Amino acid sequence: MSCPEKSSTQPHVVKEEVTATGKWVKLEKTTYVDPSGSTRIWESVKRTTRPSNTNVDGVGIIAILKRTLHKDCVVLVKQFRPPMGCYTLEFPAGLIDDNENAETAALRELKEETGYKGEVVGVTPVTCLDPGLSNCSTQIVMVNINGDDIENINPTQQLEFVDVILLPLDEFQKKIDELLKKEKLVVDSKVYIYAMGMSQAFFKPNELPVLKQ
Ligand SMILES: Nc1nc(=O)[nH]c2c1ncn2[C@H]1C[C@H](O)[C@@H](COP(=O)(O)OP(=O)(O)O)O1
Repeated sequence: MSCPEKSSTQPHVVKEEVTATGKWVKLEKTTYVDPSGSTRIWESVKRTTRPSNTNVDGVGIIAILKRTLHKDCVVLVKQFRPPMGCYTLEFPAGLIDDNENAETAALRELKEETGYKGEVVGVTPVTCLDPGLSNCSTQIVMVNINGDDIENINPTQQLEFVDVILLPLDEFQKKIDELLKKEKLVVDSKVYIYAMGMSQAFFKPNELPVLKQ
């Protein structure tokens, strides 16, 4: 079989022209050179809020609530999202403020949105969210919450219109599916993919022939 010759052009952006700007987002016409060497145009959405010295907009927070005599639970938020026109089920999240890093932003946002005080146990690299549409990016911060801590027994959130939902980690996907059947909700893809990963981790080992016997 013959192998088509690979192009040697390194794709790159030539220029970015802002065609519309709002308070929070802007629309840009991005001129770029594709891998075949052709110059093309792409319509891109960007946030106006990104500080100039960074390549990340916000954080998503995978927070696990750990309490004595309870199953570990994932902390989710349910809120009305205007671009979707409906309620969504998401990890707590938010924009990183000036002079914050991902860890401090995550603990602040978690406290604001859910009332819980957490402890950071891991941070992802910068990850993209919808790269065919936007340069919008996030770092996912893993947080443990000590639910036995006095500060976390009756958490008080600061956001009126955000519902906190706790779902057990060992039945995460099943519980989300039940919620989606019961309510008109759209689940964030990061949440559902995490749930599928958890199902694989919890149930796949039991499907191995050697453990089935
Ligand atoms: N795209 C947006 N349009 C708006 O009209 N307002 C927006 C946009 N993105 C953020 N915001 C506002 C809403 C909040 O008042 C602040 C902070 O949002 P934050 O809590 O950090 O992030 P989300 O949880 O994702 O809303 O910005």
